[in-house]
Amino acid sequence: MRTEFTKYEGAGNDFILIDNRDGVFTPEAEAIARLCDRHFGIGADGVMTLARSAEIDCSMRYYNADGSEGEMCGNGARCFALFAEHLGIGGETKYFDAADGLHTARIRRSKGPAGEIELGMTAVREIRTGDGWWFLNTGVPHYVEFVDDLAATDVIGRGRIIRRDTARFPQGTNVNFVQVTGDGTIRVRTYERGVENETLACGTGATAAAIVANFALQPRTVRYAVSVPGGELAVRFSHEPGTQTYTDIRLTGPARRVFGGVFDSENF
Ligand SMILES: N[C@H](CCC[C@H](N)C(=O)O)C(=O)O
Repeated sequence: MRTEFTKYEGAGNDFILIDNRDGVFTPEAEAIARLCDRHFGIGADGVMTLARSAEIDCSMRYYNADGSEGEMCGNGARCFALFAEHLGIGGETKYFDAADGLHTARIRRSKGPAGEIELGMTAVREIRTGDGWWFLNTGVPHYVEFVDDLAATDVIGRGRIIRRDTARFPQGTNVNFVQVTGDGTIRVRTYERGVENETLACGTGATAAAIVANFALQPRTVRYAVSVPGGELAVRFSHEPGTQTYTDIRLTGPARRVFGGVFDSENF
């Protein structure tokens, strides 16, 4: 069977998008992993499928590069919203669900293949704290640690160990290292669970990092400019000081269609 795909990237976090409104594509873990392989496949950090939904615009499912399903992907969901826009689905604001619940995404700008997308994230209600680290779920689990020199941090070496520390983090975790560069400005590098590598950007990770920067260091700051290796993201939220509750969380950043093609399922 031949399946059409479109490749998108959001701040260098890259994805294979499949329009599955006809329900023909079956996402099997092994095939996903091979499609994402950068030498033997198309190459991507993950795969997203777009399916029909009875009540809202459409439905998103996200699979990591190793074939495992992730509940949510911030950059992926921004790419997904632009993909829906390119398919002519929904209005200026898209309503869709992911495995972590309902989302809205506003197309702030869209011209040709590229756009800027503002994504609504699920609320955060709990932040765990340990010795020099914080842990929260922004759709998927995230560990956050502050460092003085992000460029010199061994993101892959340290990330790989923390990611597998199931004594502390039973479902595993994405691992973010954060350098604070000012009030409301941070730099973030992320080791991603399911990709098992550092990626150029992670939207749920940038969101987790901004929330922890507020929680631990800058209680009055609710807007963050987040610099990641693949570009610039923005995070804002509402927060009642003294609580662990963060609502109206918005992640804004670029998304872009890169190319499209067709693959043969017998090959994957
Ligand atoms: N890159 C994604 C995160 C994918 C989540 C995945 N790594 C997992 O924990 O299953 C993002 O932009 O938020």
